[in-house]
Amino acid sequence: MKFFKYQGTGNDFIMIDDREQTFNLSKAEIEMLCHRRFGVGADGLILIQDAEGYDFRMVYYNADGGEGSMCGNGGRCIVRFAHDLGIFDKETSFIAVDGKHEASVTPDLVSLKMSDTAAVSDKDGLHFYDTGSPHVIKYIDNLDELDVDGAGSAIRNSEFWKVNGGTNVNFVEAIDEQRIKVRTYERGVEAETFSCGTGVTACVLDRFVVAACQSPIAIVTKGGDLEVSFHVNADHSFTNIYLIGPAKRVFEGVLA
Ligand SMILES: N[C@H](CCC[C@H](N)C(=O)O)C(=O)O
Repeated sequence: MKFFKYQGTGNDFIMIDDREQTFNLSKAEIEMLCHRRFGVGADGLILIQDAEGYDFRMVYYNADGGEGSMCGNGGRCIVRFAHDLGIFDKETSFIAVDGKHEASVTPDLVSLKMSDTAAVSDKDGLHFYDTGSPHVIKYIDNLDELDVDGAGSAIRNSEFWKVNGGTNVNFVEAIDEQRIKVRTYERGVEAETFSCGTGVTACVLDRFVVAACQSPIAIVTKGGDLEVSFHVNADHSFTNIYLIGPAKRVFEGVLA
């Protein structure tokens, strides 16, 4: 089976053209392929499939082989993949687990419209957003020095989240009014990744909530820079959310 490897700000994915719907790997096999010693190595595996009424469908598996909720960076990567396959020219619309997405590309960037997001809620003492995937936010001084795997897994595996489906955990440090630094512990990878698209989106929305910061806001991640723009509604929900950043093909190969 042929595969491609894509990355968006260091969040990396095995990408498979499944428009013929022949993909039939088990959860354990997907986990092995994503393993950085036994497989290709990736934070997730993504299938592109045909979908009636859309340019394509995105099917996303986390590195543990389980089907995940929405992945923002994976969404940007599959848009680049669809463009590389010649499925669209400048603008596209596709369907993912959290509904319809629109996107556009330039040679360097992919702009992805994210799902509308409800107003902030409080979950176990932390600000929570569902931006397509569940995210909590914690502000940290000296973010570079934080043990993200330790601090993230403590929250992710807490009594509260054990019985509430789990969450991704974002650690945020404000650089100034319009810029933040973010590190994310990802559910399903069960470790820090270099960047998380739905995660940085949640962090940007929270900057509006806690500090009235205005759209757009730039994000520095371990894997590079992203930008999120948004609109706030009277009921404090968010619409017209766009995640913008690079997404690139790294290599292609054939699975043994
Ligand atoms: N890396 C992804 C998030 C994946 C969410 C996944 N870890 C889950 O909660 O199922 C992103 O760029 O948005």
